[in-house]
Amino acid sequence: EVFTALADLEELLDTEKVIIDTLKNYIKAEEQKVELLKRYADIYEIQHNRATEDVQTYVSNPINAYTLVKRLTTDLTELENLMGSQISRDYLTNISYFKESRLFPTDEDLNGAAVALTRLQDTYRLDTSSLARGELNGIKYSAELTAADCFELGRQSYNNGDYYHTLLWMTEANERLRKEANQTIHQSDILEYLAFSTYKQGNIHLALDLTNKLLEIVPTHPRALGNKVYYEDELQKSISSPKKKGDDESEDIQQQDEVHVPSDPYGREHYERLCRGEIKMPADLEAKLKCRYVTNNNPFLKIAPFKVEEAFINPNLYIFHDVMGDKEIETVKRLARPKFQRATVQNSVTGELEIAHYRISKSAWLKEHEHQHIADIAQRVEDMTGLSMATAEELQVVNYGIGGHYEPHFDFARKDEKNAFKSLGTGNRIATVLFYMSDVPQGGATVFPIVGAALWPKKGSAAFWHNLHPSGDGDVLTRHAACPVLAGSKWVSNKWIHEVGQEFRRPCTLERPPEDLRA
Ligand SMILES: O=C(O)CCC(=O)C(=O)O
Ligand SMILES: [Fe+2]
Repeated sequence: EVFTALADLEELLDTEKVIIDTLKNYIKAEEQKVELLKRYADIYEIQHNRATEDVQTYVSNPINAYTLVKRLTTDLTELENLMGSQISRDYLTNISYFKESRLFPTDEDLNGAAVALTRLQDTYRLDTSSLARGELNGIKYSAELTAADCFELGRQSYNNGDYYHTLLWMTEANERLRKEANQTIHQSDILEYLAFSTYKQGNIHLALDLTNKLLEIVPTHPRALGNKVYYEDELQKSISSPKKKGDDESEDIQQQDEVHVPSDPYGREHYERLCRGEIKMPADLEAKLKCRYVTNNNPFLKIAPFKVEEAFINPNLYIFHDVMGDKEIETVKRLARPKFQRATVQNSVTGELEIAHYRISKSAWLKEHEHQHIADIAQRVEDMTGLSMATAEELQVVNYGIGGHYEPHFDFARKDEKNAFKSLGTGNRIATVLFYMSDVPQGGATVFPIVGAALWPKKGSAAFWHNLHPSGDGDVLTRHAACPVLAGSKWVSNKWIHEVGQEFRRPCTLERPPEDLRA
């Protein structure tokens, strides 16, 4: 579960430091052992050479006779003990202590991190070679990947049955390997994955070529020999009964890339374009948007009114600027860290909270009595929105790690959903206030795919919208998502405000919106 939040990755670096020290100490101990063995060998050799100069004289000397025998008895036993000593044992124990701790990554984490990287690759259309050079959208952030690193990404994709990414990363591994002075992986390993995933993607010809190349390097490779026969057979069959056009999966994939599919607002393509910032707001709408100072008739706000920006109309999305201070942000982060759990979502059938791949982040809940800052934030939300906090949920704090995201969803519970709010007696989630507690260098927008709106995180600001129509029906246009974080760490906290208690502040109406706008 380490990969879901950057906060945990920071702690992992501390663990890694201890492991590096352990490794260095172990190497030192092994070096001392080898030094000692060298000294023994030298002494043996000197004595031995002296003896062989004049064997007769040497052995006839009783002292020499004694030392020769001693060298081959007690000295040798000591030597044997030294050679066989398990210096590594203590150091290994030290390492396994860390491996057993809660905060040590597992193979599952490695898989999660690899999947996150391929998700980013797709969402932000990142080219494999640039990624391998440590670049994100032309900006170099990290060290380059070795051929072995790329190979591992390919292998993880392969294990997930994702042959498309296997091909991308194995091809990159092969490219990188050609330039490596100290090769980090065997080409035959790469070729094996490359050949098989090429076959899986429907290109038997190329799969056969790659297998032949593998057999040039390792002529007795058992799997390659078997596959070669199999591919040749398949090709033979396809010659005698040619496939219909369109059967070839690799062709399909290429076609998808070329044909421009108009965006379906519910589709993946549209969502990803919004995340990439490719969908601009219509100019006539942009012209209508205003910025205001808001006092909400609150005497305190006359002195320091809120700076509110309209970010979208229908649904009305607002951005409040500078509504959470750096000190408050630090408090919220500090209190949340030890409570972080992998974020959950409510199963709409059972009503149970569960972990889902479409929401990857860590979250924690903070109560007002935990710190004055948390109480202040709740009061501020009341002042900002004019809504009562009496039935609001606690402050939810969320940290998104590598590729962390939350796919399109509604914050309110739909009519057909089994929901926990009913038993709370607080009504549905009438409105959301989402505080951005960090800047995000790349990615991480909050997007509303149905209407094509995108809000970009800015530290200290907050987004606000109503989830329900005044009639109490859910507003389908508020469907929104947190795009995957491409660079940086994204911290948000949110306050979900409920219906009960708002009767006089946001009176409900009998008038209902058209059927297709309610949920
Ligand atoms: O993090 C974001 O940008 C949105 C989060 C969100 O929609 C949620 O937590 O319900
Ligand atoms: Fe949400």
